[in-house]
Amino acid sequence: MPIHFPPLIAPSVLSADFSRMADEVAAVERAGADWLHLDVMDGHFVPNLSFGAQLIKALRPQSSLVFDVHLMMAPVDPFLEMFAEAGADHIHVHVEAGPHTHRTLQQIRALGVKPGVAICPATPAQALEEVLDLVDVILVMTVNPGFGGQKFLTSQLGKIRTLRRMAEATGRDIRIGVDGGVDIRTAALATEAGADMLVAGTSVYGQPDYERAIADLRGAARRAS
Ligand SMILES: O=C(CO)[C@@H](O)[C@H](O)COP(=O)(O)O
Ligand SMILES: [Fe+2]
Repeated sequence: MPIHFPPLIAPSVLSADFSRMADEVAAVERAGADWLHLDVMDGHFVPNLSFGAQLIKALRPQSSLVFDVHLMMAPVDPFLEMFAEAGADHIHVHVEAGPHTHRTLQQIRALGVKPGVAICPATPAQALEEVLDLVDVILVMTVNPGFGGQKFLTSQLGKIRTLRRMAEATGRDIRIGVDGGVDIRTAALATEAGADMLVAGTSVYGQPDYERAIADLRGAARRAS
């Protein structure tokens, strides 16, 4: 399966104004976002707390964007149903969050949600080898998860390339998303390496004009040569 171009842009509401969340979601939808990225942090798997399924459930009727839910939680299995019921279209779980990623991904599919697997900077691409047949999206963390506004780790570009090759070898249509520190410069690097979905928190919600910010990210992305 070839890489999709241009990459999808998924603004992360972690950088939105939490006091006006429904308006912030509507604003990126009007501005041309493809997906909406929702970061759930448990204060255990990552050293920060964000929000849970209740917020996602409240936002669901307000938006027709694809809800791309990134669960930074361990354990995560007891909560999958809750996020599916809240309206997640995709659920990403971390390969580092427990020993049974295979079962977790099967459970997500059985709930009628698209499964994604997220991978931290310290974890090699090969850790995903045995679960690639179960996922629709791979989420490559280009920062250590837990916070928005961090610097993109260019050390992860080789992993994006390796995962693109591994994904293509399956013959399945697997998106490769990049999450953390994506801006106009790093969007180009990530896309050249094989990403076709870009999560963008600060580089959308931190800008005065969301439409311009999303168009600029899309424009900055370059096709792999
Ligand atoms: O999952 C995470 C952080 O753990 C991300 O989704 C961030 O929300 C991205 O924020 P920026 O790095 O784009 O500001
Ligand atoms: Fe995320």
